Amino acid sequence: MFDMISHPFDDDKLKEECGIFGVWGAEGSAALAALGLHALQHRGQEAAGITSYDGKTFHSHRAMGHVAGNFDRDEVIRELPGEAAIGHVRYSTTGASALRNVQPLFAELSTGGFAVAHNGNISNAAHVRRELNRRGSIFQSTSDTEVIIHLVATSTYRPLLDRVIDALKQVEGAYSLVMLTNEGLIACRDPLGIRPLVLGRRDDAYILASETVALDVVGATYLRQIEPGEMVVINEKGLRSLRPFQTLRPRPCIFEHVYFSRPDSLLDGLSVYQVRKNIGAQLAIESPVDADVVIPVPDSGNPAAIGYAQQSGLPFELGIIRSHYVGRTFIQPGDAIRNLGVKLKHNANRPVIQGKRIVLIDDSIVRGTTSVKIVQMMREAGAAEVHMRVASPPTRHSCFYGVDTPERAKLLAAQMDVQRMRDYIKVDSLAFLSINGLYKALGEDMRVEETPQYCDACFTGEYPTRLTDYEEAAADDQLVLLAERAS
Ligand SMILES: O=P(O)(O)OC[C@H]1O[C@H](OP(=O)(O)OP(=O)(O)O)[C@H](O)[C@@H]1O
Ligand SMILES: NC(=O)CC[C@H](N)C(=O)O
Ligand code: SF4
Ligand SMILES: [Mg+2]
Repeated sequence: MFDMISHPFDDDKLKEECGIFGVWGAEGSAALAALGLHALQHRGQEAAGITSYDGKTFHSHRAMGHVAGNFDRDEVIRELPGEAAIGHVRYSTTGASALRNVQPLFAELSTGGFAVAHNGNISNAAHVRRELNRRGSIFQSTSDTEVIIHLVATSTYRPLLDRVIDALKQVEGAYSLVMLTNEGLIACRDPLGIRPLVLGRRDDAYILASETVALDVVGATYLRQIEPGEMVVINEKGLRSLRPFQTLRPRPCIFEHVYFSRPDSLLDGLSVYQVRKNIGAQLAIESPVDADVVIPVPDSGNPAAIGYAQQSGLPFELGIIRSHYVGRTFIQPGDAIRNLGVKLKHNANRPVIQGKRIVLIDDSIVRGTTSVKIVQMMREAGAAEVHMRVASPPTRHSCFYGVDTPERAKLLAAQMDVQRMRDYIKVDSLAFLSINGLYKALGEDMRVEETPQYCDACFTGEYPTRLTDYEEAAADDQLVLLAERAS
């Protein structure tokens, strides 16, 4: 059966985003890409792919599943020769989780081979696709990313770089991209820089990656981030930086700091780990509790809990142990499996909990599945009181920029106020970090209301770009509703 073009809003799975990696000028580029992608595995666990270029021919291997298991065999790496490669780990946001949507996507264009790996989500992809279809484009996938290839293919400009720029000027939303072509490795961040992308150096090679942790793993030195709206072209002549888009005030995703990025990465020059500790400290200032012990909900709650404990002076204990053999619960499809997943994943460390008044720290509450289970587990382990402190503001809105949040109706904080959430999760008290507290933890004085420094739409509902597909779908629904009422 063919998969439908899905939209983040239609989907009840909450997935994360993607990781991208690029290398130019290194022997064994595919092996480096495999290592880099392995370090980015937390960003996408549905599928992985690598495309290499040996100066004449492009070679691709794409598969469903993890990097290890697909790219840990010599015979696979041997079939990806060349000194240049790009790679991708995927959580789908538009288009089903199926092999034909696995990236890098590749096409033979009039200019030569063109491979692209994308982190983000194009918020007018369906609109652009309809237009391209009308003009005769034949799509091979249902992924939003493919519109970029068709826009490059059908551009009226001749030079490849101009075609790419022309294509990107027609898309809206979030895109960090690495593109492998016969003219070099092209990388780019959307004008708002919603998704991250960093540049590194390893001997004579240039490396691009979603996060600095991938540079560490391949032994590269971090040079700098690719700036919002910047495009770099890397080839035998070296690295050239271009600013092809209208300059806008950057709006990087604030949730990268809260949850997505690995704590050992640097984001915009800031240590993710340190920011998460600052968040915890800020939370302790805003919402102190009279309790005996601070317990993180591992893994993502750990740094914030350390910050909370240090600020409050309460002891920090590992009261919940996380199995290393279960992936992120976000990704499990279907509520029944997801519920089981939470149980499999966490277990109470009873001696630390029994008879204690505990403060649980988690980074976020999305559906509430994790919190409900964990609190029940803490009570069963004999906790005297269970207080919960959340290291982000309530998640009330869906993301359209590369994070596959569930429809709004499934976001706990979209349905209930904090008081009702407290009763639902069955905690003695519940508090969330304030939005200004989050900005403070990032080193800002406060959120600048007229021109916010970050994208924080999942907390505030203020989306920094147009959402053409969403608006058109909503208008269609409205028409159907009106027609139904009229009939
Ligand atoms: O309210 P929910 O819908 O349950 O989602 C929120 C939970 O999901 C995430 O953790 P996850 O288990 O995905 O990954 P982690 O191990 O990296 O913390 C997040 O850190 C919360 O713990
Ligand atoms: N999460 C992402 O960044 C996904 C990239 C792209 N939108 C896809 O669905 O493949
Ligand atoms: S809506 Fe939230 S998760 Fe999505 S890009 Fe903005 S801050 Fe990040
Ligand atoms: Mg978690």
